[in-house]
Amino acid sequence: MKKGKIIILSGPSGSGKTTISQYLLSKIPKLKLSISCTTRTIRNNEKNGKDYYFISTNKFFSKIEKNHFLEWEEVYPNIYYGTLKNEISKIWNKCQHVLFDVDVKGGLSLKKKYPYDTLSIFIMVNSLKILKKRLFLRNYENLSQINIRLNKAKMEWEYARLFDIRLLNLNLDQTKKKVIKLVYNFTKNKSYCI
Ligand SMILES: Nc1ncnc2c1ncn2[C@@H]1O[C@H](COP(=O)(O)OP(=O)(O)OP(=O)(O)O)[C@@H](O)[C@H]1O
Ligand SMILES: Nc1nc2c(ncn2[C@@H]2O[C@H](COP(=O)(O)O)[C@@H](O)[C@H]2O)c(=O)[nH]1
Repeated sequence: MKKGKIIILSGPSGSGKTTISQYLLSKIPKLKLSISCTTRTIRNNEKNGKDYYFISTNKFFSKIEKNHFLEWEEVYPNIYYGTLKNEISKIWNKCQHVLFDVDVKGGLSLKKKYPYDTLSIFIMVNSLKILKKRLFLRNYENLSQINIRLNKAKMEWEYARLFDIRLLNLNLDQTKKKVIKLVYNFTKNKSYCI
């Protein structure tokens, strides 16, 4: 199989992974998002097959049984997310690089599976207060769902040191400059496609 590189973005909910992913995808044409499966309900601004493959819990479990996932997690209670094996092969076969936007456990298990040619980036902020404010302003979740995400963030911070890079996302323009430099330098090597 042809092989591009792998960029993993992980970090607490609200840290800015999706915002940063979209920016990177718009700037680096050879970088493609690995579209995950999820059982959560679709949001108004999302498109099935572009942001996620939105599937039922039954279908998700049947994919687990058929061994279709590289990794999967119950990221929030009764809400499942999984990386499809054929996403990565589809992208690599076109000689492109794969971008993963996955939770912290998923990010670490992907890095373990693909230790070489993989850059894992932990997107962080320096207080729960900032995360809370961002999640409120984003207005996708209710208070109890936001609290679940904030509680999980406390645990996720413990894993930040296991990532190749920790990127503090406070000023978005500065973050964009840093992240594009990192990813561009990591993917620019011409011999990536073997
Ligand atoms: N540096 C920043 N300063 C202020 N707001 C930001 C910054 N980065 C992202 N945001 C905003 O914070 C909110 C959360 O960002 P985003 O949805 O990208 O987070 P996420 O890490 O992908 O969350 P989730 O894991 O829940 O999908 C969004 O409304 C986004 O516009
Ligand atoms: N382990 C995995 N985590 C994933 C995958 N796809 C997305 N995610 C993460 O789930 C949360 C939820 O995000 P939201 O879209 O519901 O706000 C976030 O941390 C994503 O990074 C996956 O395939 N595997």
